[in-house]
Amino acid sequence: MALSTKSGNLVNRCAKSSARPVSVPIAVSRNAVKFICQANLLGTNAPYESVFNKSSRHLISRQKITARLSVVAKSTDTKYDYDLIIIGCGVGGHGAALHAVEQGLKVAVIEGHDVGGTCVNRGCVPSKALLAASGRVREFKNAQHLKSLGIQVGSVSFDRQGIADHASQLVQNVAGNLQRSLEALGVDILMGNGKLMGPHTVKYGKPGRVDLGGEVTAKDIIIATGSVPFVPPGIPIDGKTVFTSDHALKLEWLPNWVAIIGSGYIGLEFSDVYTALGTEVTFIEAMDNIMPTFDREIARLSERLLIKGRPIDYRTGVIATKVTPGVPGVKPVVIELTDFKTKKVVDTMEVDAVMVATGRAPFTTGLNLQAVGAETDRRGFVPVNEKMQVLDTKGNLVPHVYCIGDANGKYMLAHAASAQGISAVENMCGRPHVLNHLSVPAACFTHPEVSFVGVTQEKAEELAKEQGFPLGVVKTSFKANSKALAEKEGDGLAKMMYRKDTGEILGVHIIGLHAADLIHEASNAIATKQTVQDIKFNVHAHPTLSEVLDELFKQAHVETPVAAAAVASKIKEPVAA
Ligand SMILES: Cc1cc2nc3c(=O)[nH]c(=O)nc-3n(C[C@H](O)[C@H](O)[C@H](O)COP(=O)(O)OP(=O)(O)OC[C@H]3O[C@@H](n4cnc5c(N)ncnc54)[C@H](O)[C@@H]3O)c2cc1C
Ligand SMILES: NC(=O)c1ccc[n+]([C@@H]2O[C@H](COP(=O)([O-])OP(=O)(O)OC[C@H]3O[C@@H](n4cnc5c(N)ncnc54)[C@H](O)[C@@H]3O)[C@@H](O)[C@H]2O)c1
Repeated sequence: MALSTKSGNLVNRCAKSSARPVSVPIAVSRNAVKFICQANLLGTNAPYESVFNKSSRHLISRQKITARLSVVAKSTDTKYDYDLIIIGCGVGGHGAALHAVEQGLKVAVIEGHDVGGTCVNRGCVPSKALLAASGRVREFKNAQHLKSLGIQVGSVSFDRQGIADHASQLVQNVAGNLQRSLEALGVDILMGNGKLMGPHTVKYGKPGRVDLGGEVTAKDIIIATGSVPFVPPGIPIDGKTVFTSDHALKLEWLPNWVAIIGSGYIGLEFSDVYTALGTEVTFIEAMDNIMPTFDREIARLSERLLIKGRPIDYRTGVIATKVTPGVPGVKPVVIELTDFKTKKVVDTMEVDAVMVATGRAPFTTGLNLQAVGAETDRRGFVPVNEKMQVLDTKGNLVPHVYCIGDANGKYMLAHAASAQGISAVENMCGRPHVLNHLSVPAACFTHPEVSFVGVTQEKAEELAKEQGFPLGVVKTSFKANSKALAEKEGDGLAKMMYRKDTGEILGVHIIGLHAADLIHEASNAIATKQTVQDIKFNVHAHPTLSEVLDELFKQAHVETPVAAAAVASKIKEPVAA
């Protein structure tokens, strides 16, 4: 059953009145709708079942559920054990499972390692905990900034293990919540590695012994097996002096000097953590610029705000071709550097530790894609079309098999994985859906944060040239924002690229305080196809950082008579109302 606006309100009411989190609504009669509410606020852990009148929204009854919550929905097709099996229970698999249950599907997830996958256990969640704690240390140590606010603090110290514990406890909490949210909805969690046996059949069991495990069938299958760190050849990972984010997140020690290979998201976020806690950083980047995937102007400003003024330097245009691990505090790690273009060895470096942050590789080992006539592409990703349907070796659709998240390589972000999961479920339910990846925001949680949605200025200029449309570029500074100035955080910039003929928003980039939160007004505008003519009429509370975007939208001007008419009608609207 789809979650209507009315039942959406009921969800909130159910959550407020008794317990949370709340299950999807289940229609029990024409006028009544039932919710299952976990972990009630009165202190017991027993779930409650609350029935509300659909139109009056009054609570009709509430009773404690003593039996284990059984499967909420029955498989609609008796030929199969489930409507949907999801292989891999990271955020992608989890998002797909929640949406599938909401559609009334009977769902099982098969998880080979840990529920929550990379994001919860070895990615977004622990890294943001480290960034939160180390960010505070940076702030308290910044005597000049504090003094400008009239504050003085004594010496600032931190407990490395305490910060590491904060991250690991957060992981446990979030992973536990994620697992319980599935159980409460009646999703079966089958532990083991999944192996495709055909378009409707999956075997699961211990790695290497999957064939001896269980077998389940479903009408549809989603592959959501995620990714693992990519380590270039010649770099042996010892987990102590040469490591990836998997090890670094445990914060087992703080080297005096770390070389980070790769200046992408992981490299930048860890440089923020390390330098706040007193470690010096050298980036080794293959491309000619650091942060090569960022909008150039934003990358230049990021360099000023996130690199210069911190104990960070960098080598660009070089790759680490050979790394020899060391012994902490005894023997340094030796890195051989090779020019990326000429392939000639140009230098060697000795550092205390090396962190490898050179991207992630899809994890599809043991999936047995051949069973559905498919195979991974050159880089190991599972090929899919825009509806997340898997394509076979000839480029034809494999009916009933989908792949979402890092494993398909379309956009390696947590929220992209779960949005793709929702999209795949919509498609299998017969409602064609295509996720607009250009509306998916991204953020780097450094201090200050960097965020963006859509294309870079370089790409927008290319598109404008190719397609012959006039391009508008507008910018606003955090320096003109009262809230940012009150915080003494005036460093930052927002910029937007848009079509001057239609008002279509092509890309928005922000660097500055809370940039990761601010980007959503722009990403939602792109997703809902709001133009600059529409969005400039939105009202923003004063004084807030959101006014940085308000200013940005108000600066944009469209050029055509059609657009001018649209603006005029917008202005008339409130008068008529
Ligand atoms: C350090 C770090 C920080 C990050 N920070 C952010 C961030 O701030 N924001 C953001 O959006 N993204 C972030 N990411 C990226 C984000 O973690 C991934 O994009 C996201 O986890 C992808 O989700 P997924 O569901 O596709 O895969 P995963 O989360 O990798 O989950 C896949 C799951 O499938 C399981 N699996 C694999 N093969 C099988 C099999 N055959 N059978 C059964 N189970 C299997 C795995 O055990 C795993 O649990 C970060 C990543 C890292 C490494
Ligand atoms: N805040 C977030 O959303 C967040 C945080 C961390 C990770 N992630 C996700 O995790 C994924 C992996 O992050 P990442 O930072 O490892 O990858 P990335 O793709 O963001 O950056 C990798 C960098 O390494 C460089 N590189 C690659 N091979 C190299 C080599 N041999 N020598 C030197 N440099 C080399 C690349 O040019 C690039 O700049 C990303 O796709 C990202 O989407 C997201």
